[in-house]
Amino acid sequence: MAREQEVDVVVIGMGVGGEHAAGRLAGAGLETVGVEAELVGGECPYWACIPSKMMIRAGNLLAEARRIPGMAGRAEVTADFGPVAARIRDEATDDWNDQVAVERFTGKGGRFVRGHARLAGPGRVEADGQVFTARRGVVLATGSRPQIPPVPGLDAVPYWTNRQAIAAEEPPESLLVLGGGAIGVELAQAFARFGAVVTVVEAMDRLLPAEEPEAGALLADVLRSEGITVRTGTRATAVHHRGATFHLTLDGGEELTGRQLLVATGRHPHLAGLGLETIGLDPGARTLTVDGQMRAADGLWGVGDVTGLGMFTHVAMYQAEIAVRDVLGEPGPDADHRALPRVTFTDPEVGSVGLTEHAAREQGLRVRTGTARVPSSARGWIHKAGNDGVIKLVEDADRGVLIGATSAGPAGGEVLYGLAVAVQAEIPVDRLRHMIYAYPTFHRGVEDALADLGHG
Ligand SMILES: Cc1cc2nc3c(=O)[nH]c(=O)nc-3n(C[C@H](O)[C@H](O)[C@H](O)COP(=O)(O)OP(=O)(O)OC[C@H]3O[C@@H](n4cnc5c(N)ncnc54)[C@H](O)[C@@H]3O)c2cc1C
Ligand SMILES: NC(=O)c1ccc[n+]([C@@H]2O[C@H](COP(=O)([O-])OP(=O)(O)OC[C@H]3O[C@@H](n4cnc5c(N)ncnc54)[C@H](O)[C@@H]3O)[C@@H](O)[C@H]2O)c1
Repeated sequence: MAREQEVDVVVIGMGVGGEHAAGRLAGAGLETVGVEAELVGGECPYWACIPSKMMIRAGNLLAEARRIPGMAGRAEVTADFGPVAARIRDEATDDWNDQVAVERFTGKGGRFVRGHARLAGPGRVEADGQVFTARRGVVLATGSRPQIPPVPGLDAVPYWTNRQAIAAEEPPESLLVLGGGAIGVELAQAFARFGAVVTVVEAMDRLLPAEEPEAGALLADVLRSEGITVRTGTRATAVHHRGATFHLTLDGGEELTGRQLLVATGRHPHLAGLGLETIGLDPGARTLTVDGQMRAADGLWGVGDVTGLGMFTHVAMYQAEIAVRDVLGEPGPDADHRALPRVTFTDPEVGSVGLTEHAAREQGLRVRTGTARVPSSARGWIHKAGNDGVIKLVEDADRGVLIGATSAGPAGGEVLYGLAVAVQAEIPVDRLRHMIYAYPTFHRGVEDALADLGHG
């Protein structure tokens, strides 16, 4: 029987949210144990945000160079994935080694345990053959896992998830992408720009189905113009792997082939095998339900992807900060996810905040929308090649405030910032209309979209 060790806090899962919470708590002088089964830092630095954005940055450079003809002379572009793969190994992931991150945590006074942790009753955690009792409580930050759809044959073929895609040393000759959400479209475009022949298969009727239809339609047009095949409103009914080629059968009977298959059909909170039942919670729950202070139960806080409130690094860090404050007994506002910003880093970037028009109408709100096309703005027209984009605003007509916005276009994720402030602070639309917007910026399109507001 392992000796029980008393500490202040145990953090289970040292990904984005857990590492932030554990580091802050240790730094505040609490006796903090951080347990991580894989790599401290989690998905974001090793297999997700950071390396994927390195691929995208490189792909965007190629795309810009290819836009030179007709705008600035001639350019001969030869794509080479080598520097991207090297950068992912050397700069992003340290060859998937987390020593620096572990030392960052222990340097703050934290105690690190490598292993799989499990709850063993209120405030009790088993990990690596040790048992900890946490005086203040436990922070659960175990992230998410890929959601693999039940397509016949899929479990028997060597498909990629984001992990194998990020670790690729060269682009595949051809790539089938199942799922046209954030992961699917970002990686589809990045690999295609390095020469892969890419097909995206999305079950819903458009790409990025959780976002405004205008954004999905725009993105489909751009991806198609770059040579990517986009198939929406169709499902895979079978998968085979023969002679190093994947064969994907679609519901209409058509068969697609590719040298690699990326499954990017969503992620689910990782709650299995955590011993939630030992503290009276449902072990089969899809998400960890939390209150405004990120409390899931007495002495248990949940942060990050496990909460299902937005699977983004900025959400994990935002929630971790609230949980830390609460663990430390410091008062502070409840979590507020109304103005949650999201950016899909395709080219054009698709930024969005708050509710889509559809989601707002579903809530029974009286909605007005306004849109402006980026190419019609002065800056979009000047920009010319690569100027695809749209700004769309969603107004709660009864309150006269924006409750959602989309900004797709060059720097769409940056243009989003002002819109996120407007949604978060509920700045009256009337005041937004009377602001000065610098000329000729991309964000000046917001003024055009405000002028267009009024479709009931
Ligand atoms: C390809 C891709 C690209 C992305 N790009 C972006 C982006 O550009 N911007 C953005 O904001 N978000 C992006 N995301 C989402 C982002 O990566 C996640 O939202 C973020 O990593 C969530 O942080 P987390 O701490 O909740 O979980 P994770 O980062 O998943 O960390 C959870 C950790 O818990 C550990 N763990 C699990 N169970 C146990 C256990 N029982 N014991 C011990 N340890 C355990 C895991 O090993 C893991 O390290 C992307 C995701 C993917 C897949
Ligand atoms: N830039 C970013 O911030 C960024 C980038 C990548 C991922 N992420 C995060 O990671 C999460 C997971 O990404 P994701 O792209 O896997 O999920 P997602 O939920 O964004 O998209 C999954 C897509 O797959 C489709 N789909 C589901 N089952 C299917 C099937 N059988 N056949 C065809 N299509 C199917 C869905 O309709 C959906 O459009 C995102 O929701 C996001 O929170 C963020």
